[in-house]
Amino acid sequence: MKILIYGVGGVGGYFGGKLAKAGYEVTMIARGKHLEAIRKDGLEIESIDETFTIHPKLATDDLSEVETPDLVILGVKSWQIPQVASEIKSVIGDKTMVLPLQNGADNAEKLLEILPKKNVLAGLCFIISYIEKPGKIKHAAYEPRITFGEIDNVKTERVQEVHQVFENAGISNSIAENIQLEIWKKFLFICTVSGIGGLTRVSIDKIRESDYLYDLMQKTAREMIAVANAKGIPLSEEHFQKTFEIINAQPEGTTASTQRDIMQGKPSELENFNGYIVKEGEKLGIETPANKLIYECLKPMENQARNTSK
Ligand SMILES: NC(=O)C1=CN([C@@H]2O[C@H](COP(=O)(O)OP(=O)(O)OC[C@H]3O[C@@H](n4cnc5c(N)ncnc54)[C@H](OP(=O)(O)O)[C@@H]3O)[C@@H](O)[C@H]2O)C=CC1
Ligand SMILES: CC(C)(CO)C(=O)C(=O)O
Repeated sequence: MKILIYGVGGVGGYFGGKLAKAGYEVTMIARGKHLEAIRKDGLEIESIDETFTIHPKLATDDLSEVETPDLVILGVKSWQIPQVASEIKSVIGDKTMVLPLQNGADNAEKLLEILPKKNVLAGLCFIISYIEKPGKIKHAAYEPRITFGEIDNVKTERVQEVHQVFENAGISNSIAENIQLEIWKKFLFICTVSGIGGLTRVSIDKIRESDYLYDLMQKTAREMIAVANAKGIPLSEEHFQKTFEIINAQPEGTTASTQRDIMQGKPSELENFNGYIVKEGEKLGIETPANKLIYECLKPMENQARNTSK
């Protein structure tokens, strides 16, 4: 299977690295100093389990050099999906599968606005990883895992083939019974902790210590469930309870990747997280005051981060 990794950061670099290590033909789209380093010395992955270096078949920032892939794994941030989808149109074929692994609820929907339905899968992943320096990915914590599937949840031959490819590469993965529900279950957790984390600039254990902030997190999550339900996603009280069990179990010092982006003054996924809930709430006639508070408080910082990163 020919695999294209678009965006070789914490997520794309780790999973792409594992696939290349297993012998798959992997092409990587990267840019700048990171690309230079990968071309020169390969991509090093320092994981909690193992350290290895891979040399992709091709590392480039030029899609015109890329052969039609069987599978594209998107490792960019959520807000970059529309642009990347437009770009990859020129290299994908009838049978190419495009798998988004981003956090956020509507990554597959965004792909569907630009790419034919037959090319789009849906997915998510769990890992804590980042670019430590150009050419090096650090997998710092969490047993990495991918959950994915067809957008209509049919267990087609092609998703079973992808499942086998991930298995062969030693990537823990599963084909979801209901991929939209899985995406929203993770979104419920990540959006609930990320915005408040970015705003308070402390780790989850510190947020938990404040009754006011704990209550705000719960209100954020309840609004998300209302929006999800109005969209036909069966998030329930059980998912709410489970999410807070996970929040309560996070060890000292835990922060989410989007919170870290906000704290470092980088462009973040705020629009795709609390911003998305506010906007969907407006469309669906659902009040989302907790998400709106977080979103509006963080938005000036987000605008500033985007203006200075131009
Ligand atoms: N990291 C983690 O632990 C986890 C992240 N996620 C989610 O996964 C997604 C990816 O996050 P993460 O891997 O952390 O992000 P990173 O910022 O580490 O990686 C994204 C990479 O994509 C590159 N990129 C973006 N646009 C282009 C382009 N046009 N051409 C070439 N390269 C490009 C970026 O380059 P540049 O830096 O130059 O912009 C960067 O190297 C997010 O949705 C995140 O929420 C989910 C689970 C865990
Ligand atoms: C919660 C976690 C660490 C799990 O993958 C994550 O998705 C993130 O930090 O963005």
